[in-house]
Amino acid sequence: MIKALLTDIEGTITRISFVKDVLFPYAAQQLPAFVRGHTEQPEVAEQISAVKAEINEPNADIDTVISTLLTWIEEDKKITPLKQLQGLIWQTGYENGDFTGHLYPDAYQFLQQQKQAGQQLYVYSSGSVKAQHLIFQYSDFGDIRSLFSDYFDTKVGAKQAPSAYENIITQLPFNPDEVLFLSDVVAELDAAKTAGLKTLHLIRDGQESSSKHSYINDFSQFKAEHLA
Ligand SMILES: CSCCC(=O)C(=O)COP(=O)(O)O
Ligand SMILES: [Mg+2]
Repeated sequence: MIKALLTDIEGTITRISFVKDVLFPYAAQQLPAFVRGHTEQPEVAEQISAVKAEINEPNADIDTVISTLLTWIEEDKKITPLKQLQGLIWQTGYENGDFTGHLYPDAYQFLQQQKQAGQQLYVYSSGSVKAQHLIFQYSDFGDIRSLFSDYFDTKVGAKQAPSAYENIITQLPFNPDEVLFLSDVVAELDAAKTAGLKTLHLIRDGQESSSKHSYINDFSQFKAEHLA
């Protein structure tokens, strides 16, 4: 019996184009000045060191760090220092009202209903925990952070690694088979299933027509049997 839902963000409850066409270009545009202007800020300095470690160039200059980060954005790399910096940069965009956090209306309604029905809701995204807080604080439906009990990012591991889901489960008061993981990415669902979680594939916007996991096209198709 499912007692908690663990949801991905992009492609599951948020339109992919919001991330790819709004958030990523904003981060790419702001990143050079942001990194140069905040090298002394501990949170930023930590990520700059992590970039240097990732590329095995401890003495890399700031230009190399910035061009590496911009390449990672272009390639949609889910590398922790990039994701942490993006979260810091998006804060300004949300605060200035440059954009609001997109949520599919069916996803918002579903999350509200499940919360009211007693499910605990958790988030696991490649976006940093800070970026997750922001998308929900400044969502199209207002500040909905109170829906969620906790948030996880790539600090627990990559989303395609079973160990990441095992790490999350150690932090929750549930057995793996009491948690339903929602995602649009098969490799993530496979990893969660290997770790013992139940899975549900979101196949939105006509992307595919079948799945080896249980699947729905949007949350209006969610049924009680998915919680069994
Ligand atoms: C938290 S909104 C930004 C999402 C993001 O940066 C990203 O890479 C999306 O990854 P997800 O794991 O939510 O598909
Ligand atoms: Mg996704």
